[in-house]
Amino acid sequence: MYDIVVVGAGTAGLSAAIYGVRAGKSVLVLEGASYGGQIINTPEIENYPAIKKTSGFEFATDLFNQAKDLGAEVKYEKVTGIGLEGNIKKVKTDKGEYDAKAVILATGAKNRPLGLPNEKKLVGSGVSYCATCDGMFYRGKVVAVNGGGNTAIEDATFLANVASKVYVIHRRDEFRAEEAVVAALKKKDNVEFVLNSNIVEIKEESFAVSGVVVEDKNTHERREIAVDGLFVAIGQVPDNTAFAQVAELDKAGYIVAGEDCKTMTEGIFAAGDGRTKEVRQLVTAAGDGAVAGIAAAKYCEAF
Ligand SMILES: Cc1cc2nc3c(=O)[nH]c(=O)nc-3n(C[C@H](O)[C@H](O)[C@H](O)COP(=O)(O)OP(=O)(O)OC[C@H]3O[C@@H](n4cnc5c(N)ncnc54)[C@H](O)[C@@H]3O)c2cc1C
Repeated sequence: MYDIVVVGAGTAGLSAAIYGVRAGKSVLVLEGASYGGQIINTPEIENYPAIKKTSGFEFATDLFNQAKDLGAEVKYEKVTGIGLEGNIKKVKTDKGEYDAKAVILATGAKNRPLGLPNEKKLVGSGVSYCATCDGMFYRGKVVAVNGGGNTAIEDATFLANVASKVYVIHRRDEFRAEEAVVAALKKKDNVEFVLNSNIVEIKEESFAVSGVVVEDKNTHERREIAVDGLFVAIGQVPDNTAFAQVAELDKAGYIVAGEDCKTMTEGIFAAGDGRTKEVRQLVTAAGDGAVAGIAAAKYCEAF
């Protein structure tokens, strides 16, 4: 039996593994895709404290090697569910089953894409899902933000301080975002609202975003807006349904857990983007990893 099984080898999971092994515990990390999580394909990271500039690949690889060198075991298996036998956790995967004293769910979340054909290809070349991460690369440029919730409106406000012009493109004529958040955006004089409109095409030139084509939902008229960047903020999609028996999920599918990373089941913790939280960033994922890793190790002592 392992002391701790970590689900997910992203920033939260690998940070949790580091804290678990350094507390003297046996740690198995199970990863369903490739190590590194969401950040692996990001060309530049500039907001992780003490690292001035790095790439997502370098960041994730260093973290992965650090966890492995300290003694964490990593297996590439997708976790499909967790059963309980007394206080033993039976972690089921697509390849087998592992017993653990404690489990840390660090499953992250994926940004909801628009689903346009060239969107994925243009990530890092004009398409972004994170204004706080990539906004600074658009200083003095023209950008569009797609969405109408708090994240989209806050992103647009953030970008209005950096970019020369921000188009806010939203499929409705009103916003889901809180009034105060919308009011703050409306004070900016370099913001133009394109409402009741859907983005139907991303234009590109020399492998970079050059514009978006929007369609008015009422008139079906289409027009092209020239932009250097498109920030898609139409929500995130967590995938935690496999854990609903052992961890409460909120309406959006995030695991309900506070800053102590505890779920409704003793000995099962949730860390990183996959849990209910305000700020989803590398530094908060790593912070969660530390909290969950230490808490899981303490739980093992009392097992
Ligand atoms: C394009 C982009 C750029 C970004 N840039 C920045 C930036 O510059 N700075 C910053 O601070 N943040 C940035 N972020 C946000 C940052 O990447 C996330 O906050 C962070 O990766 C969250 O880490 P995590 O470990 O919680 O989740 P993730 O990174 O999502 O990792 C979760 C891992 O769990 C695995 N997994 C999920 N379910 C299972 C399962 N059932 N079984 C096994 N494995 C499973 C996944 O495959 C994945 O590897 C960016 C995000 C994106 C998308």
